[in-house]
Amino acid sequence: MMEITEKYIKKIETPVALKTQDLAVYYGDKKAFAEGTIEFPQHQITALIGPSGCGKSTFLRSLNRMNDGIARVEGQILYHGLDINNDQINIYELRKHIGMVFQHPNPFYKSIRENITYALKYHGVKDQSVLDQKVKESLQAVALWDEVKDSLDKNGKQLSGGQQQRLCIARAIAMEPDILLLDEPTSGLDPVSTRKVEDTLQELKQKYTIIIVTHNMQQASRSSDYTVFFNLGQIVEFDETSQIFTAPHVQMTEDYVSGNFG
Ligand SMILES: Nc1ncnc2c1ncn2[C@@H]1O[C@H](COP(=O)(O)OP(=O)(O)OP(=O)(O)O)[C@@H](O)[C@H]1O
Repeated sequence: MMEITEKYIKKIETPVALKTQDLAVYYGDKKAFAEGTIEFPQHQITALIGPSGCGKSTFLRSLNRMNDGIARVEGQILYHGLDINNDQINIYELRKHIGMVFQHPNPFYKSIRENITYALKYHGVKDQSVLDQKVKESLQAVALWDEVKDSLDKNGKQLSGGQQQRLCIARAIAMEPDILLLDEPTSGLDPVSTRKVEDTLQELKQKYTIIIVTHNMQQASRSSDYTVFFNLGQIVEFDETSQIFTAPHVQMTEDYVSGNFG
């Protein structure tokens, strides 16, 4: 792996929701991500950007142990001071705190209502009025309630792509995670649905810390507070989004965000 010599990692002043310390990820012998030390600010949206194959998804998936059994993850992932990259951690519990939404909407082949209640029931919530309230709150939080409130028994797969993705976000937040990880959540959506998901994220950051992988530079610049630029499996720069897109410290970042890369 080529060493990148010029890097800039801003030290943040705000409370930290999650920190990685010397995180490295290997697929077999191949190092896909190296020595990432970074602090994610609480109740902010952080965008992960960089060229294809630079390790964004690998890094993101490590944060809630989605790489278990696929890759070897070294280093620490500190969540409230606890290293969650550790065999003793119950990953099902962990994922209640750090939820994930994937690139392609993947609602369960179940009703809209059951998409929201499935994990809650699994974790022991039985009271129907509590479940009903959760369905309503979660769908309201992603601005989907008004569109589906009269068809909660319809199969989630019958919704439009944009609605399905908002249902998946609602499903993730029904568990009230602290942190929401999103891997290119709008890449398959039209501009109107994309905007709705982005608006949803702006609302959600009041309560959640959001980390989002995106290829869409406009999306990163208009919806995130902080941006991490990755290249060649390393973190090159981390700063406030406004800084990254107007006056980054590292030339490689400047070249990438201005489209003069490669
Ligand atoms: N399951 C896997 N097994 C082996 N190698 C993998 C696996 N997943 C990813 N890689 C490799 O790790 C490197 C980083 O991939 P990753 O998907 O994290 O990049 P990315 O920045 O998210 O790319 P993209 O923007 O195209 O989604 C690439 O070289 C990729 O081929």
